[in-house]
Parts: sequence; C-alpha cells; structure tokens
Amino acid sequence: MSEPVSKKSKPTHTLILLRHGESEWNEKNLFTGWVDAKLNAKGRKEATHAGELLADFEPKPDVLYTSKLSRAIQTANLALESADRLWIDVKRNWRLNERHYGALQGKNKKEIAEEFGNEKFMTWRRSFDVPPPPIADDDKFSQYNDERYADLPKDEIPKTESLKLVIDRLLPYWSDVIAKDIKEGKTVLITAHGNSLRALVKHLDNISDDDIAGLNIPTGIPLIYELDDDLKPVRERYYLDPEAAAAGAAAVANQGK
Ligand SMILES: O=C(O)[C@@H](CO)OP(=O)(O)O
Repeated sequence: MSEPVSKKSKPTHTLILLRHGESEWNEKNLFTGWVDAKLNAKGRKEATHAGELLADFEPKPDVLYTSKLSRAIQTANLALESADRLWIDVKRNWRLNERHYGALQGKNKKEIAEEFGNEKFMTWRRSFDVPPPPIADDDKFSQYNDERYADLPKDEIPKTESLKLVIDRLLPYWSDVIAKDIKEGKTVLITAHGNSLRALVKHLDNISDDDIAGLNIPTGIPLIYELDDDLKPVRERYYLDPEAAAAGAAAVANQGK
C-alpha cells in the first residue's frame, strides 16, 4: 500500500547564500553599491573561513553564482579554494549585484546620517521602496561606462535602486535560471551582497515590506536554506556559525553610528 500523500516526505534541496567578506569600503564605512571595492585582509580571512565551514558541511556546492562585482567573486574563489571546490561551474550575473546606492555611492555613512538626520538616512538605507537620489552619469562613482555592463542597454544601467527595484531585477534571474539548477538537484552557492541577499531572503521567507528593514546579513558566513520542490523553505534558514552571524548582523545595523 502506498503512503498517504500528506505523509510523503518532500524532497529537499540545499541553497547556500554567502555575503562577501569585509571590503575596503565596508572598513571605511562608505556606501558602496555598484562600486567595485575589493576585499580587505579581514574579508579575505572571512572568505577562507566560510570555505572551511563549507568543507565540514553536506551537501557541498555543485554550482556557483556570483554578481559581477570583485568582492563577491574574490569571496567565492577563496571560499571554494578552502573547501577544495574550485572546479565547480560558475555563472556571473549583474542581477545579483549589490543595490545601486545612487548619489550616496562613495559617501561616508556616519557623515550622511549626521548631515541628513537618522530618519532620512534610515529611509535611504533600509526603507523598502525609497531609492536614494540618482547618481549623475559623469560622477566618478557611476557605472554608466563600466565595460562589465557593456551588454546591458544603457538605459537599464541603474542610477539608483531601492530594495524593491533590486527584487524586481533579481527575481527573474532567480526563477528562470537559478531555480532550474536547484530543481535539477544541484546544490547552489550564491555569493553576493548585503542587499541582493536581503532581497532573496525576503522573497524566500515571504518577509513583509516593513519587517525586512530589520534584517541585516553579516559578511562571510554561509546561510543555509533547505527548500522543497516548489522552492519553499522546509525549515528555518540558519547560519553555519550562528554566534558570529548575530554579532556580524548587529555590526551592519550600527553602521550609521
Ligand atoms: O554600502 C553598501 O553597498 C551596503 C552594503 O555594504 O550597505 P548597507 O548595509 O548600508 O545597505
């Protein structure tokens, strides 16, 4: 006799999210967005440690997705090196990039909070749908002429983004490309950014527009999802080093102070 459907255990898929390690601009407390800041020494160490955590974890990643930004790519390379998985297939896409921070790119977070007040600062930083002022095409921190986006129509290169706009550009790539790999049974590792990962977590866990403001993702600690065939979580997401993750998330939350 076959088991009743309700008792059938649903097949699970593992998804691993990893925010890049600390960058030179995180260290200087600058709004970074699409600016290509590199990892600093601490960030490289965090990335290597993330790989050590992955080496002790099952299942191992079969395929890597990264943004087009160096700090995510460096993090993935260092983590996969220490997990001895450098050989897995890689796909890179701008849709996994950090949120474009508009005219705030290159500005110090504490100074912006002091100049505009904490409320405006937090609206720009964590509200769901208010983008910061747009960046000018000739600003030295604009990506308008960055060759890595040469295959993107000029009018699709963001000049600023809210979290909502990040979700709008990320979800098609999630559903059309990444989800396919997961459904085929691959364990996917995504190395990306604070806000592109917040966008994905919001979607996966169906977090409200208000509540997502309180969610901060720490640098360099693998975040694990177990998903059913419909890519719905079958248990709560968890970090491979929960204590370090809590401390890291609190540090991100305090960046304007
Ligand atoms: O500056 C940025 O691009 C992001 C991530 O570092 O910052 P925030 O956490 O303030 O959104």
